[in-house]
Amino acid sequence: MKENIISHNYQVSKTDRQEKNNHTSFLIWFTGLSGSGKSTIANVVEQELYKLGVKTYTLDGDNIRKGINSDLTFAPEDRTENIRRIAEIGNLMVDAGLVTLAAFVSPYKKDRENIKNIVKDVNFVEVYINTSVEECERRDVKGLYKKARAGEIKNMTGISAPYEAPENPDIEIKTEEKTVEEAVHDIMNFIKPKLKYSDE
Ligand SMILES: Nc1ncnc2c1ncn2[C@@H]1O[C@H](COP(=O)(O)OS(=O)(=O)O)[C@@H](OP(=O)(O)O)[C@H]1O
Ligand SMILES: Nc1ncnc2c1ncn2[C@@H]1O[C@H](COP(=O)(O)OP(=O)(O)O)[C@@H](O)[C@H]1O
Repeated sequence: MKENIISHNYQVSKTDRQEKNNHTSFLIWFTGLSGSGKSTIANVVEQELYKLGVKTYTLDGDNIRKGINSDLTFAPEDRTENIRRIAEIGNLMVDAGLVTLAAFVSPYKKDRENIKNIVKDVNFVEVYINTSVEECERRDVKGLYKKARAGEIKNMTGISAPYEAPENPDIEIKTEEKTVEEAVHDIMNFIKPKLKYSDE
């Protein structure tokens, strides 16, 4: 029962960890269609952060949907639970002092709003990887669009399930107009000032 869970007061705080790392910690959330470029861009952003000496970790389908969330499908209520658990994990990682990257389709606005409630607005950077479904289908990196068109996959985002685009993302990247390098440059420009730790 939740009311019987009483918090212990740990002496090493998030602030202590940030001070030791000499950078702040926050969650960079990439949302967009399958094949839009979330993983490709997140991967290079993480490399750039690594070069700066920033402690990072990336959450994506490989380490989440194959592991802790392997019980979840792509039905709307399971996607909601998928995103909720990832936000909770992201919150722990931010508390641990890491700049955490998360790359998930996360198609529902209310689920993305809930991430902000879990990690708090100030710790959350929303990056909308805006690629048209036509382009994602043309890329069809994993052959999923072909399967969805053939009726072999139900609930395919962009084809038979909705994608609710963010209205006010912190950063929007149109990958049909920008290279990966340009996208990473824009994202780094936004997050670099946020990394500065100050104990004032
Ligand atoms: N029905 C359906 N719709 C969308 N995506 C599908 C589907 N079935 C499997 N996949 C593959 O699973 C990846 C999306 O998982 P996510 O956890 O990011 O989805 S969600 O946020 O819960 O909507 C997604 O990975 P990415 O291509 O990296 O986005 C797909 O490869
Ligand atoms: N400007 C771009 N930004 C990101 N990816 C791009 C771009 N142009 C082409 N691509 C290609 O699109 C594909 C995106 O796949 P991926 O990163 O796996 O998408 P997601 O993680 O959103 O499913 C990759 O093959 C990548 O090389």
